[in-house]
Amino acid sequence: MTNDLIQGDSGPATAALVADMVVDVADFPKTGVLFKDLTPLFADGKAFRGVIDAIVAQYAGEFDVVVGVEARGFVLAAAVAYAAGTGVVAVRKAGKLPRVAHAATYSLEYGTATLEISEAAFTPGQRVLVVDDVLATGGTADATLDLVQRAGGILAGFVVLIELGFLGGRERLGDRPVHALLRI
Ligand SMILES: O=P(O)(O)OC[C@H]1O[C@H](OP(=O)(O)OP(=O)(O)O)[C@H](O)[C@@H]1O
Ligand SMILES: Nc1ncnc2[nH]cnc12
Repeated sequence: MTNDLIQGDSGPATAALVADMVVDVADFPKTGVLFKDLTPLFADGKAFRGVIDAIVAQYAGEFDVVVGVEARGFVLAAAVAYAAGTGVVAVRKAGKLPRVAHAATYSLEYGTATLEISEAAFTPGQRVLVVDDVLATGGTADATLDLVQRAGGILAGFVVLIELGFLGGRERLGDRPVHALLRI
């Protein structure tokens, strides 16, 4: 694929890095879903460092804590937080956190779920960068950004490796900022 056909908010080289490492899996986890499998990118040291460095560079100095969305978002959020020297907060699927402050039920491309955030998530005034692997319908992101706001966090940005633009996630998030390394 030539670089000028690959678009993303961190430039064509970063978009190409993601595009080269993602594997499409048909009919997973349900018939009709084209699943974007990013585990090969996670498993490749150079590519993984490349996407983490691109995220940190984009938001340098603009966040105090990173939120990761269970489960794939955890992999990215922890690495971004470590590279930036911040802490990391886990937004978890229902029933996993011992001290739940807020919960949000939502639908995603292939199901429904409930996400929860802890009482201990943020200190007052903290600027929060939310990280996930894929933005599809935006149900997960909408619920997560809502939880961040309800827990008192100030949204610094929402970043994903891949945005599936044809599913309308960005529109669903309204004026909340979305940064996608690769847009499909
Ligand atoms: O935009 P949406 O339609 O809401 O879909 C995007 C979400 O779907 C996936 O998570 P999933 O719930 O499959 O969890 P996992 O990371 O545990 O596999 C992905 O990691 C995003 O969080
Ligand atoms: N098509 C897809 N591929 C990977 N993760 C997803 N989450 C929601 N839709 C997805």
